[in-house]
Amino acid sequence: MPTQDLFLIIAVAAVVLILGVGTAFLLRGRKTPPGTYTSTRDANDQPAGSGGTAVAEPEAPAAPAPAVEPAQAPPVGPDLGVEQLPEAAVLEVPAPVRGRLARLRARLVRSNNALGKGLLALLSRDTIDEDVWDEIEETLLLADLGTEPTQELVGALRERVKVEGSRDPQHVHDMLREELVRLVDPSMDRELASQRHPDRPAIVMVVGVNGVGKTTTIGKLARVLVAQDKDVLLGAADTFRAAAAEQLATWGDRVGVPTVKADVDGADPASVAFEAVRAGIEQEVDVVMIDTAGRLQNKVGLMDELGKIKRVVEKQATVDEVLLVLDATTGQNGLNQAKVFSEVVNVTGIVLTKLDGTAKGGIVVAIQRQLGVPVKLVGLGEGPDDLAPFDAEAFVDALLD
Ligand SMILES: Nc1nc2c(ncn2[C@@H]2O[C@H](COP(=O)(O)OP(=O)(O)OP(=O)(O)O)[C@@H](O)[C@H]2O)c(=O)[nH]1
Repeated sequence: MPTQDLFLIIAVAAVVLILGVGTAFLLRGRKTPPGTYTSTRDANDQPAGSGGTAVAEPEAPAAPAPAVEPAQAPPVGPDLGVEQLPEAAVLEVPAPVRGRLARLRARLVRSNNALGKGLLALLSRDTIDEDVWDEIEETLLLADLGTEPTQELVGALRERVKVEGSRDPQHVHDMLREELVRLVDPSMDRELASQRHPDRPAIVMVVGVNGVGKTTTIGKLARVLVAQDKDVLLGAADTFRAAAAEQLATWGDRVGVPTVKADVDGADPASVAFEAVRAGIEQEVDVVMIDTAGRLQNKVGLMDELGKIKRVVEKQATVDEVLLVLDATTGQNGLNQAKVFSEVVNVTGIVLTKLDGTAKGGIVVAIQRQLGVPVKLVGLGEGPDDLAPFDAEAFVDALLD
């Protein structure tokens, strides 16, 4: 073969190689942009966003998303509208979900130090007389554990101290840990129902009174689901507070998740929820999450409206998960809310927010007992990734640290 031909072949091969490597690089990252698919899943597939003007598509990133450290992410406040976001924002990469509670345990330790340390100190006294048992009981009640679980725990500890003694600090620690874990109940199913069905997305509805952190929780949860490589769509059925839809869309934009919202203020929340589920089915996403307006549990009309939202959604798809968001700092008041909401919409999981700001970690046990519904997620701060799947053992370990 002439030398010229040989050079030509080598040059062509080099160009092909460079192009191949470059393409592979560009295709790395998330499996697909959310709401869009590289190939159609069925014959009726529509491109994302073609289902109606109400779907606010997230702004496309200007360049492939670099790994943005979540710690550098600007915090989203409740009044930060989408207009204030920089144009063509780059998508953020949410923090991994595994081990989040362990990562955030310092927050729990800080706020619930008195509970764990106090109990350990009391149980390690040389003599544990009636006064000490009274103090132990008081500590538990102050942490919002509730009367019945407190009696149960004190009863079990009394029995064990009588039989096993309380001289060895490690033994006291292990004994208390065992009894607390039993109360928090590791056997409850805390899995979030976010698995897509063969023909439709999983539907998650989020409910609760005003200001408990519903919108923030949906924003954080969208990040959790994106981190698990799920395609998510948000429905802004909180049409009561004008800024709520923008707040939700902003959370979505940050991780490339689209939001369905009303074009007009005060629209019917049930129809927004319906449209969101319709868009979710059309776009074949994995999960649709519906935000609802905060409402007091004693406002009958508003509670009826919540029931209606769920019924309307269920004309297209059953609601897989109804998450009741409770603010841990409101203590026993949360129990009343939980009861009424449960009667109206059959709550399937609790999200306990603001646990970073209260010493009343015992509310976890009280709520689960009252409702028979597990705490599935806990909010431990205002940061975008400060939401953790709840884990009974990790929680108790954090209390006793
Ligand atoms: N410290 C702390 N603050 C939180 C947490 N979760 C939410 N918040 C804050 O609680 C405030 C209210 O949050 P929102 O998400 O607007 O509450 P909402 O329930 O949607 O409010 P309405 O729509 O008015 O009912 C915001 O300032 C959040 O940053 C948490 O886990 N810890």
